[in-house]
Amino acid sequence: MDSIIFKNISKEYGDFALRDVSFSVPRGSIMGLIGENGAGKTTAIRLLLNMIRADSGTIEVFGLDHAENEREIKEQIGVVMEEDCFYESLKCKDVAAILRHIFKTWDDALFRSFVKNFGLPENKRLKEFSRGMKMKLSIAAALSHRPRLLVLDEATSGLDPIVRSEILDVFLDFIQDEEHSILISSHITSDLEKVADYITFLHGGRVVLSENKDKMLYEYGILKCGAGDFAKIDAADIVRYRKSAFGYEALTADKNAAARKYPDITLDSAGLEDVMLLMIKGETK
Ligand SMILES: Nc1ncnc2c1ncn2[C@@H]1O[C@H](COP(=O)(O)OP(=O)(O)OP(=O)(O)O)[C@@H](O)[C@H]1O
Repeated sequence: MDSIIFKNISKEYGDFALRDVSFSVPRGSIMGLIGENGAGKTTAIRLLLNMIRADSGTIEVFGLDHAENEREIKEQIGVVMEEDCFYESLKCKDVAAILRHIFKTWDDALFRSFVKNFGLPENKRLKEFSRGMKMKLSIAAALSHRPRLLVLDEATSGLDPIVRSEILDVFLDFIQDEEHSILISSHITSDLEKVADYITFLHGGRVVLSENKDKMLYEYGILKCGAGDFAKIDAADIVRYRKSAFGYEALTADKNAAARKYPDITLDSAGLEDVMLLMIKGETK
């Protein structure tokens, strides 16, 4: 069963539109949402959270229409947005005191254990917290009402590698029981390579790819060659290509077939960032 299903969602904002966006997040998995600045990731998350209304299409969360069942669904979602969401004058215990009244399932002991494990200062006010501390607090707060789904918009941006790795471990723990799921937008593709099970790639408001991450990384490859060899590659074998001062880079969606067909051309594995770059900047042959 899927935790989230976007079906043909469209939303127009004057000069920008999210068009016909469809993807789903299977239960027990982490879906990474990637795309360039302005691709529509935050818009998709706001639509999911019913902060804005779609022009057309449907969104289901836990099998329910997200707008008709908003209250019931929101009890079961933990949300972390990029912007700060708590008053600067609060301390950790004040955040708990507020959220205890909002969420029926709030778990004080769990919150305290996150505060302790994340090393958050209990006597400082939020205005004295570093960015990493604030993000950890937001994540602790989002998890302490025991949600089934965690939705994060750029939650690890601007954090150092140590803090990011601690947070990624918490995410992996969260989905361990196969009941919980995560939708996370991020520009840090290396983080998603580590933890995501699926990737949805938005470009200019459309879904370019929505795939199992391992399958994608296993199947996509980059052929690297000069003009002579590039001319010999069939257009059908190339998703997109780029020409640089060093030659051609051509993205193929079937690395193994390309290795057999073009044994003399250098073929590298493609990371998420390579796929994104070539899809956005590349041309079709
Ligand atoms: N309330 C709004 N009114 C008009 N346009 C908007 C509004 N909110 C977002 N947009 C536009 O929608 C587009 C997509 O923005 P969005 O924030 O969803 O992108 P994003 O993929 O999250 O980008 P980033 O990686 O920079 O955070 C942008 O062109 C933005 O200007």
